[in-house]
Amino acid sequence: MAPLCHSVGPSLRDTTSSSLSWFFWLLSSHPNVELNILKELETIRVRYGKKIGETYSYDELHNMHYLHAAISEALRLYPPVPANKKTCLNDDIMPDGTFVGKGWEVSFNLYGMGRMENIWGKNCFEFLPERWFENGACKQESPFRFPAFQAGPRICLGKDMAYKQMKSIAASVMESFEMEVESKDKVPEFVLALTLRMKNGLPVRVRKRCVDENN
Ligand code: HEM
Repeated sequence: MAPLCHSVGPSLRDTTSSSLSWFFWLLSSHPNVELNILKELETIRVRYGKKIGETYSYDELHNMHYLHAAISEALRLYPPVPANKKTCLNDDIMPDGTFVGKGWEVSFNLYGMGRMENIWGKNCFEFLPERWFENGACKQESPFRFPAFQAGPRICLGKDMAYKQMKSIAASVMESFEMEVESKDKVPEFVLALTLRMKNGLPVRVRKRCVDENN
């Protein structure tokens, strides 16, 4: 079912890979965020007695709150599905009182919503994973404010799996390698498609990370 839905709409491979490209590009100019993620990974390894390179379990991934917040923040600024539209089945009234007639199309711009001051505050353009924190954990944002996975009855069924996949890949890559992004100060060009992909991908130089083998 998942590949079917995402092949009619955005493809599965494109959504998760595009999210990770933007995530790694954002990290390249935010070394403090990278450091916080590495510290969190070290804490998890110590807590669960894991070595670098071992696969993280579901629970271990679940407890990576800062990494979850950093990925959510990348999805807010660069949603893999940047715009979407729906057709109204019957006459209806939107929550703000706006009438929509049967057969009308309603489109919404997720890219714009992720950068609106009245939703995200004055620092809406900043990459700030901390905005997702509440009482020391990454909060569940309303999907109507953060619709990267859509909202309502047709919300993405693979949301949880997508987070687990992205966290698992990001954690394994980050703890083993240092990534040097070639043009970290320039916003990569987009490809205008169903998914928000970078034109020509993200060129990086990869170096093995020097770590204390006991961690
Ligand atoms: C970052 C990764 C992903 C993003 C941003 C994403 C986003 C979305 C969006 C926006 C929709 C609604 C499309 C529409 O009807 O207009 C959707 C639907 C769906 N997604 Fe994802 N998706 C992701 C990954 C995944 C994964 C990994 C799976 C499965 C393993 C999955 C399974 C599905 C399914 C089954 C639907 C259809 C739900 C329905 O119509 O009832 N998605 N996704």
